[in-house]
Amino acid sequence: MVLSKESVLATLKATPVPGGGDAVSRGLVHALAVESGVVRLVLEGAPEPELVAMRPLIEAALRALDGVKSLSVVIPAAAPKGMKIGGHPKPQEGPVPVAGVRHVIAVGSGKGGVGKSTVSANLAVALARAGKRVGLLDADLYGPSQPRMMGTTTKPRSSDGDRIEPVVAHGVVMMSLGLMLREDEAVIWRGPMLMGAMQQLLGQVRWNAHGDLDVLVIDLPPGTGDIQLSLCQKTVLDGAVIVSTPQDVALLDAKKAIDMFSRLKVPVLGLIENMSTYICPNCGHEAHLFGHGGVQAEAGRLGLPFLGALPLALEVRLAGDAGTPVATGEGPAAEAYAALAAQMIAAGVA
Ligand SMILES: Nc1ncnc2c1ncn2[C@@H]1O[C@H](COP(=O)(O)OP(=O)(O)OP(=O)(O)O)[C@@H](O)[C@H]1O
Repeated sequence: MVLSKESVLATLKATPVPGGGDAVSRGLVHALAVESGVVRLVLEGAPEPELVAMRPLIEAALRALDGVKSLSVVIPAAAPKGMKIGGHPKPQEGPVPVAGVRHVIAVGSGKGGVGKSTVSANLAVALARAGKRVGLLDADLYGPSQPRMMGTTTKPRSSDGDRIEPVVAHGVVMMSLGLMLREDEAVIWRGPMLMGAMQQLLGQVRWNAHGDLDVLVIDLPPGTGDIQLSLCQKTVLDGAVIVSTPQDVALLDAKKAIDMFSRLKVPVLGLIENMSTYICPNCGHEAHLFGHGGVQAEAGRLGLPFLGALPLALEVRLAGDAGTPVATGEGPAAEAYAALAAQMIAAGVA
């Protein structure tokens, strides 16, 4: 039989699943796509343990079909039972502290892709390695990348439908909207919904579930939008660190982010130069692909602390993709993060 949607559905119908019947007749198969030997589907509509139990049976039956080159059977993550994330924000007077957290640091950037999420994850891990109790909030609601960087897909739970239990990865207590969404699910929210979600992620997550936190690192989205505004106006922050590459265009945008934080009366704790020096792993030659020293010079001009330069290194990218931040290991990049963490601790903000 030629591989097609019909042949996949026929196979699924002939595959009995836990809980009785088959997945198609029970209406559990969604978003089925069959294209050039690639079969994708989403299993949804039964209790999660049942879906998890039936997935291997379904995978085995489909793999046995002629022409199947790759297969993806996704069980979507869900918000904790009885809880909806991303409603309109509740009225709140002035900025409030995050319960059970001593210091809150936002990590921002003007431009996307400069390594803000990488820096947030590694800084959190380095602070934890330095003995601090650390939380990491992925506030990049449109493009949450911390589940991948921190290597977790554990779903946050709620025992009472009100408080959300964070997850723990590499010794860091963390929370990301990405843990509650399907991997390919887009967040299509307007400003108020984003603000409501931020309020929930800060106020409803039990950040001190494993003891009070010394510091909560918040990975912001790039730019100067609703999420940043909402965070700065509603939460007591110790300050923000700005990540930039040495490139002029990134620096220009970084200055806008700095301007936003100053106008919102959030202290800028300093600037970090990411993707600084590149050392060729083969010959040891040092190159500066995005320029060098630009961020330090800019920090000097603005009268802000320069917190350090982080190397551009393949291991940083590979470690991020593998879900084990480079700061968990040894070597120059891990050392650079340890130095950054030590500096933040010495400055009394972590
Ligand atoms: N110092 C580095 N060396 C090598 N690769 C890096 C470095 N920093 C970041 N990267 C890689 O660059 C890419 C972008 O990094 P990251 O996602 O952290 O940026 P971002 O500023 O958070 O992006 P976004 O705007 O999407 O939120 C990732 O693939 C990451 O692994």
